[in-house]
Amino acid sequence: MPATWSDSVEKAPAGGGTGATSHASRSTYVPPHLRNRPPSASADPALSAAVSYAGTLVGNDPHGQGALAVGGFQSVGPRKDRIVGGINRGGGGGSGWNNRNGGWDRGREREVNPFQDDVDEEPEFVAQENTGINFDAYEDIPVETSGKDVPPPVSTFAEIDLGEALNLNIKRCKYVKPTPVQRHAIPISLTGRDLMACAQTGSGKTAAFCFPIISGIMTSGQSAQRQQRMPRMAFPLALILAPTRELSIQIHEEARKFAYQTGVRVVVAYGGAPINQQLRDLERGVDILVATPGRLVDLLERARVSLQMIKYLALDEADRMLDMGFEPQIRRIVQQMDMPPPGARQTLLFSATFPKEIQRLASDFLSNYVFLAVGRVGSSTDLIVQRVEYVLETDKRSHLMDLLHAQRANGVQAKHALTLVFVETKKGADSLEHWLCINSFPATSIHGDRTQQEREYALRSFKSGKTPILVATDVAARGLDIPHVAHVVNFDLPNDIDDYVHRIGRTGRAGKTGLATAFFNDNNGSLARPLADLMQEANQEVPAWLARFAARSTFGGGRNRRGGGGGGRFGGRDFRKDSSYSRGGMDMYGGGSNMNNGYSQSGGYGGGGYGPPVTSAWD
Ligand SMILES: Nc1ncnc2c1ncn2[C@@H]1O[C@H](COP(=O)(O)OP(=O)(O)OP(=O)(O)O)[C@@H](O)[C@H]1O
Repeated sequence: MPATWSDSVEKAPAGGGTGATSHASRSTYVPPHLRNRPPSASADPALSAAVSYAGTLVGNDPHGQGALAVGGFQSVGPRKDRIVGGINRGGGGGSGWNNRNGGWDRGREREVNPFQDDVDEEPEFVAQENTGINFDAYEDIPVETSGKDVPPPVSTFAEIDLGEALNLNIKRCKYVKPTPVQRHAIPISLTGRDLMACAQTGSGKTAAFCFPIISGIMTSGQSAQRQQRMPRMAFPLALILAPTRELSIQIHEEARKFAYQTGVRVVVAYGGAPINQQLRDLERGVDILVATPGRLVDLLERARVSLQMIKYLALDEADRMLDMGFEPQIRRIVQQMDMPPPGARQTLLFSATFPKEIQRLASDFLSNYVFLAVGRVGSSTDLIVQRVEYVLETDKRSHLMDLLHAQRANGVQAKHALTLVFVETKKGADSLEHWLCINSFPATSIHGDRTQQEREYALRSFKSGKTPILVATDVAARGLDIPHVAHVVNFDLPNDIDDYVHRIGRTGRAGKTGLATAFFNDNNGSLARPLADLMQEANQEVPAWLARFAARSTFGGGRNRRGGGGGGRFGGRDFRKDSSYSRGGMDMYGGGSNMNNGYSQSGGYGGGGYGPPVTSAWD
């Protein structure tokens, strides 16, 4: 028996098997993909590149053209990543849709090992190096919980009874300790409570909702092997909804790892991909269905999925799922089909941002829920160095070119320092991608006008470092966990500050640092105030010119869901605490409020003041 969880993580078996017994020779065996690894995550070139670039900027570089190193490109023509003749030969691991088979090898009816650590070849970026995460500052992160009888947090995975098979997978993921959101959210969810959870980008929310669901299904003994009620209709026990196809694919991949050899079957269904393969996967049995709303509605209308057995409903990026674009579809799925009502199912809502009006809307889907905020609602992590530069529309391309040349000059391997460039429109994405390619910067793009196959190929090409620049619309803004993204450039700023928070959150994940550069000009006036506030809160240097813009635009319009200036900063906390909700002094949600971990010393959310800066959990 290992003495501690960390000891046992070190000793976790490389291959599959929940009941794997340790063999004498095992302790000395190093699986192929772990051989020749750099000694620690601090040696990560992406991290040092971002820091070195940021350092240059902090040193008062007026033009913001420091030296983030990404160099080493070869010149390629445009559209290098396009799929010739519609056949995707892969690139950067995996190939097309045929690979996404619910984690089962059809021919031999055996579960495919999602960790890929039982094959004798070196995959690219198979495992992320989680061991380098700095957990030391965890105790300082401000945490607020509210609601009735909130279960206490845990400090270690060992304190929670998730089941042996899941514990083994956590070890194989190299998760040594729970992140703050996991420490709080997992025990709350395990008691069956509904939860609205808000925690910063890259802080481990996926596992926070997946672990209790998988564990709950394992202990209920109701996995997919249960008898089919109707031959061609699937009856999942859990439904996880996500706003984009790529995010649902990613959640499926993560959930498959967590559920490996637990007997819990995870299936994904998303639009733009052939439905027949997805139907076949569903027919083979499904416990957890990960889906995008549009494809799910299609499956429900075809009577190929029934929601009547749903015990768990999780909405990732919940505020996005409930905003105007998705709300009708979500209401249809959750309230107008055969899903059990709140109280009869457990509902888990997660996001890094949660505007109050969306919280209000979300409460329709919840019953006696706990509100959890780890860090301030909608804040960005201070692991991300944020820079804003004033750039006229007409100068944006040359300014981007300057940044990229400066990065290249530093000569760090491109595949370890990826650059993600956000633009406003699909046309703009195509055109910038083309321009970068003809200027010898291998780039690809992801947006809604590309086919799903092209989108997935572009993402793989980017992840593998083959095309180390990805030009994207907001389709890539939320949830995507791409290792080695060192730099996010907001070539066009979004109109909404929450979108900015999610975009820059593609870097600075899981304890690593990152850099975000924004091109600001007069067209972005309405964002000046929330942007300056956000940067100040994250201990970033706010340029004097931006502060002046912010002062001028305090009462300006803009489409900021958080609302304009003054008072209740960022719509920050549990909306149930608003006087309009708990009218007449009645405690409508029947709960107390707990502020843990030094929160009360850190200035608090309310009252319009910022208080002293909050310490990041990831420092
Ligand atoms: N306990 C842990 N220890 C180490 N790494 C972890 C732990 N939990 C999660 N991670 C890693 O942290 C990274 C970020 O996790 P995840 O994608 O779930 O973040 P998130 O909070 O959902 O971010 P976003 O708001 O952008 O969706 C992932 O690579 C994940 O594997």
